[in-house]
Amino acid sequence: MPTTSSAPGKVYLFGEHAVVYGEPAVPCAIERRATVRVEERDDGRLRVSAADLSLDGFTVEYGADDGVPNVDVPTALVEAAMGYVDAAVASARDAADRPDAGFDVTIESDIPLGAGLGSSAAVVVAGVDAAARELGVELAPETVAERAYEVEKAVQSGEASRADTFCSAMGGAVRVEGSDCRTLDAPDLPFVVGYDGTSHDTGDLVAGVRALREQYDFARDTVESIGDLVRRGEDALREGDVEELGRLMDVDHGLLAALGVSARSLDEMVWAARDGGAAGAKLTGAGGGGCIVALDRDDGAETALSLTPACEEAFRARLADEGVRAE
Ligand SMILES: Nc1ncnc2c1ncn2[C@@H]1O[C@H](COP(=O)(O)OP(=O)(O)OP(=O)(O)O)[C@@H](O)[C@H]1O
Ligand SMILES: C[C@@](O)(CCO)CC(=O)[O-]
Ligand SMILES: [Mg+2]
Repeated sequence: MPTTSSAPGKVYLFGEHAVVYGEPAVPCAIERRATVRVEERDDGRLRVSAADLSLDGFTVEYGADDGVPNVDVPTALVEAAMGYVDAAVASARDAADRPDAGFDVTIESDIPLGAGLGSSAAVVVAGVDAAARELGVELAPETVAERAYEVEKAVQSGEASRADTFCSAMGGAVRVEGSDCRTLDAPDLPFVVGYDGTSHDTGDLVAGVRALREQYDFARDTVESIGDLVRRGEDALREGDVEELGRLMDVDHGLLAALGVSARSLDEMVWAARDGGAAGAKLTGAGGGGCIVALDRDDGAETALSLTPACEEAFRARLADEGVRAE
């Protein structure tokens, strides 16, 4: 019998990148989910079928004996796409003490890939949960979050925060500062997302910020300033002060741009959203291309984004109360 789990993507109200260096961040889960179906197979092989919005659906099959993917798409693309899934499956085997378990894995996701909405975290969280349950082990969402964090850290060359994975596992708005992870009471904020249709590699962007931080004191200061801004933002969130949240999002976008992780398309979408009346707008996630998030109370920003050439798709994103769940 196959086992299926799903987990949500996220937008960052604020704090991405700085959270990697121990500053606080507040990501919010959104109602776009990745669904992973897992069925144990008795030959020890791993077969992955991934249907995705920006990669054509593909299937990869390989076993411990050869390790060679058998597919028709370029190897680099497959390797990039498979890293997170492979490591998620390995984590579930470890949780169940079944190092040789083989699986058929099928992934369906309505989270654009590599676009700042946490597709990697959602796939890993749902994958660890489903594969562990398929092997008879129920993991608490906090445990799934911690295992998924270890996976993201390994795949992103040793650099990741717990923010994306904790948010995806727990749902709702969360606050992450180092290993201190909490869920927050938050109103359903009027998020609108603008997506430029491109993708990024989170590991590369994180490495770029690290290099800048090592070279320039101003980059260290910028990371600390993002932390200060997040602490101010927490007060505004508690008070439901959308105007103040928006102002702080605008500043956060400027600080992220100073760290080199914005892009022309992201800046254009941010300005379109502001011109359309958003309370504030910023890139979300790793940056470099992908998505922006704005606070839009009256649909003006969504309309402005949909009329902006840099924006391929604009959509509302409701807060997802539920994190990882069995389907
Ligand atoms: N539907 C999917 N099927 C298979 N793998 C996926 C899928 N969605 C995401 N992934 C994995 O996640 C990777 C993208 O992760 P990455 O961290 O670069 O971007 P993101 O998580 O979407 O954005 P961010 O980390 O900025 O929020 C893909 O290369 C792939 O390995
Ligand atoms: C850029 C980053 O802060 C968020 C990516 O969604 C990386 C991380 O926290 O692991
Ligand atoms: Mg990611």
